[in-house]
Amino acid sequence: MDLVSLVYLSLGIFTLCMLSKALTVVWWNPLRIQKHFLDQGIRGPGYSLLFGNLKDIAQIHRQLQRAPPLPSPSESKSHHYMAERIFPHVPFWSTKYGKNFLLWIGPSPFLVVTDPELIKRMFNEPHHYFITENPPLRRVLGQSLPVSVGDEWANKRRILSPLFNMEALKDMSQIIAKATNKMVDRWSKFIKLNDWEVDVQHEFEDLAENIAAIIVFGKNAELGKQIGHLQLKLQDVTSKVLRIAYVPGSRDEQENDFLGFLLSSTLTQEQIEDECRVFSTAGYDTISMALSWAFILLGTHTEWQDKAREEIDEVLKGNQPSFEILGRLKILNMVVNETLRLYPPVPLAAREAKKDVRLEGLDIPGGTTFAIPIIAIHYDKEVWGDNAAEFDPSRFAQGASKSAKHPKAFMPFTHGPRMCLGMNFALLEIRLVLAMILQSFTFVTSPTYKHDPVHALTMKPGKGAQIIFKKI
Ligand code: HEM
Repeated sequence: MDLVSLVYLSLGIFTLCMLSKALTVVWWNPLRIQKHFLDQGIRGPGYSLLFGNLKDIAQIHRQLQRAPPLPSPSESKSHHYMAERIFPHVPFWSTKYGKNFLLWIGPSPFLVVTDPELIKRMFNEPHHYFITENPPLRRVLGQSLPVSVGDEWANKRRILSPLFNMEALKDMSQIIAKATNKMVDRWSKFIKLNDWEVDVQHEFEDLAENIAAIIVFGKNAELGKQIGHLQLKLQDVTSKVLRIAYVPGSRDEQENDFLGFLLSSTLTQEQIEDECRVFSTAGYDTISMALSWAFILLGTHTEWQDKAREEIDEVLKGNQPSFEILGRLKILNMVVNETLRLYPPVPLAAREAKKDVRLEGLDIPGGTTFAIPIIAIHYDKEVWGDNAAEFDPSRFAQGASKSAKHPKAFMPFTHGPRMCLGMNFALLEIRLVLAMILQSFTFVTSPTYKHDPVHALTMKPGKGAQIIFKKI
């Protein structure tokens, strides 16, 4: 055989190998996995070559865009449309294929799970699961805790956990109260004579951002705040704050902010930058959205606003709420839980099976991603009863674990070793700000408010959260 023929033959073999590899990925593997799940009773919309179910999902979303605008919470007692609004393909396919079903994002299998028992088991098995690779999230969050895996995650989680211990939370409550007081004073000036309408979404974004910047960057809060404003230049700005931190003499010996804590840990400069970014940006967005939804709901269901205020007045007697006393505000806590149930700021969690695992009688092939649509679980009538879609804080009267038929069905922060690290801080800030505003003002949701929840990393009111306030 001459050289040219040999080259052609090698090229032919190479092309055949590549083609068979590609066919395995986009055709043979998906069909094999689909059958594997079908044999175990897990059905789904069926794999289509290359695209999986992406086209079906796009079509379901397009249909949603043609749907009439949502009724405002004051027009309809029920929020039943929420899960359909945020992830329309989930209720569409779960009605057809059952609580857990298989769908395909391109050639990658996604097991959509809404069975709380299966989810509980999965959340408690950190060694078998790791957080899903999420390139857009990684760009924002770098190598930080939420996107770390394995031993690296365990090490960082251990280092970072003391940031939110009891003593730290007490200190933070003072920072939150001081910033909220400033906002209440400013509002009081506007509300002196007349009712005052304001988009609380922007107000709470500002407030939560200020608080996060002070807690993370201490004296350098103003510079730290730029991180939120200059999303695209995140890297540069965070580095700038940190460069200042590393200049000898630029910080007092024992500054009591996150940055001081992180600088004294074993984390590298790059890791510290990433964690600062999570705490100063990702954290405050979730809190401000939870606060916005709480005001929209309490401004509509004013009977619960009155109940919460009565309790606050009885317990606090006009004094400023403290970290210790928040635990005694039972109705306020019920209202916050019910808000996080109906409008979870993070409506979706995910895990990926590192290797083949057996879970609740199911054999799961390694590489399968679990999509956990928190919002769909929070609206499941089988778990929450027939009034699942209604705002009824009394379901939390005996605590979160007794609020539904399954003790772990309430999962705005998820459960298990990988649950939200900032949960106690977030609940502290939401409760404190709500209590302080309820002490000073009454409010109703404005007729100008348009109910349009959207999902953009967090779940937010798409057209603002207009609330009308009156001074008490
Ligand atoms: C209402 C507010 C918040 C909600 C609803 C929320 C929700 C969540 C959820 C659902 C997760 C994913 C958990 C999982 O994959 O199992 C998470 C992770 C995380 N959250 Fe939050 N979060 C909130 C506020 C915050 C705040 C204020 C901070 C920081 C100051 C924070 C820091 C984190 C971190 C570091 C993780 C990753 C934990 C890990 O992977 O070990 N969160 N959060």
